[in-house]
Amino acid sequence: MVIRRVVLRQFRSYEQATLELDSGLTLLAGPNGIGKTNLLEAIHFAATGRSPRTTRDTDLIRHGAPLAYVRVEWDDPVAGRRVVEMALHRQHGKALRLDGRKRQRLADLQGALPIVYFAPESLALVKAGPAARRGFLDDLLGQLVPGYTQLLHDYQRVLAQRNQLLREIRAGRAAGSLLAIWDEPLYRHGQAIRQRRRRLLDELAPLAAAAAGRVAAGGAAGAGVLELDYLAAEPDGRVEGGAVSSPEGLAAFHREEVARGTTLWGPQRDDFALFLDGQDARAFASQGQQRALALALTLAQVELIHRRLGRWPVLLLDDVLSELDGKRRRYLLEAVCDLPQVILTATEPPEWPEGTRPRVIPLPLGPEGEAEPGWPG
Ligand SMILES: Nc1ncnc2c1ncn2[C@@H]1O[C@H](COP(=O)(O)OP(=O)(O)OP(=O)(O)O)[C@@H](O)[C@H]1O
Repeated sequence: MVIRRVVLRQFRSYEQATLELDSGLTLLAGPNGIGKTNLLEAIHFAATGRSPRTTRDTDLIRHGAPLAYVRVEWDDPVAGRRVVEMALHRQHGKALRLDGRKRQRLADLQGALPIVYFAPESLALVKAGPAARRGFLDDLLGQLVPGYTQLLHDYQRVLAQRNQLLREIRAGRAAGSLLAIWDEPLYRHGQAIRQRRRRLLDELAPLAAAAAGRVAAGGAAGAGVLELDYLAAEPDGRVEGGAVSSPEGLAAFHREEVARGTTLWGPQRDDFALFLDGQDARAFASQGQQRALALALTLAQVELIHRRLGRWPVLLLDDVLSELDGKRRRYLLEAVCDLPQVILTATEPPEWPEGTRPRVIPLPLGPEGEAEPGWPG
């Protein structure tokens, strides 16, 4: 995949701007606060329907404007030139057009423009809490597996309603017997999510182990033999062990769930462990090793997307070069410089790998006055 053009209207700090891109390495360079991250965020938003850094979509709309608009045009090696357009209205939410056709569901974006986004927060993936690692799996599954985003959405709806009911039962406003109604969909959707996450992790593990080996061999010391293990949390605090193996099995925990007002079973409590030479890297690896593993997971993600979708994702590296020491920085650039497209941000150009011909785009971008086609109105 090669993104050719990004058009912004009222997105974050941009009133209007057009970014023209080429294949290969592109650096968006400029001082802090100039809008480098905003550009990668816009690409992420158009490709996935979400921002990588906020869950509140309206943050993306330029202050004082009623709506934001992003258009990304890219070349797909099979389908040719494609276009995604996202409009985001303060009151009416998001609207999507793909190749000029209005789409009702964001899930229609699945697999269209695969991206991998790597930012300083991604480097903390190993030492961060379980939510970050669940998010890593869910984001990847959302791009790879048709229907996964919808499945997650359905599960979250069931979970929210079940939690609401638990609190009503606790307050004496609902009968405890109603709970069983939610156990079946909770269990069914929850198991489906776990199964997909597990399968993904099984496929990712050898790629991540190989990448970790390369990161180590590339001079970014600290990697050993890497294993990934999905951890399904059980309500009694155990991991695995099958305390709950059917929807009926949830009944044993109803009393405690009512007392605590929250659901104690399910993939919203899961995690995955990274074992480095048999030791849990979440707890035992040095910070340098943890960052090397996060890098390995990202490189594995790029390969997995290629393997599953048959196309290389666009790699977005937001401000990570300054976070890495010289050896890791060199390794990362060498590892990714042959991808069809890598877009980086930094305040200063790095030392580029030999033989590459990166393009540096200085920011701020010049304003661009092209009239928009009549959408979103
Ligand atoms: N909704 C918004 N409306 C207007 N301006 C915004 C909005 N959201 C963010 N900004 C502005 O965007 C700028 C930040 O842009 P961005 O995060 O892309 O900078 P950056 O070049 O990546 O900086 P750094 O190098 O420090 O990471 C800030 O000046 C901020 O005030």
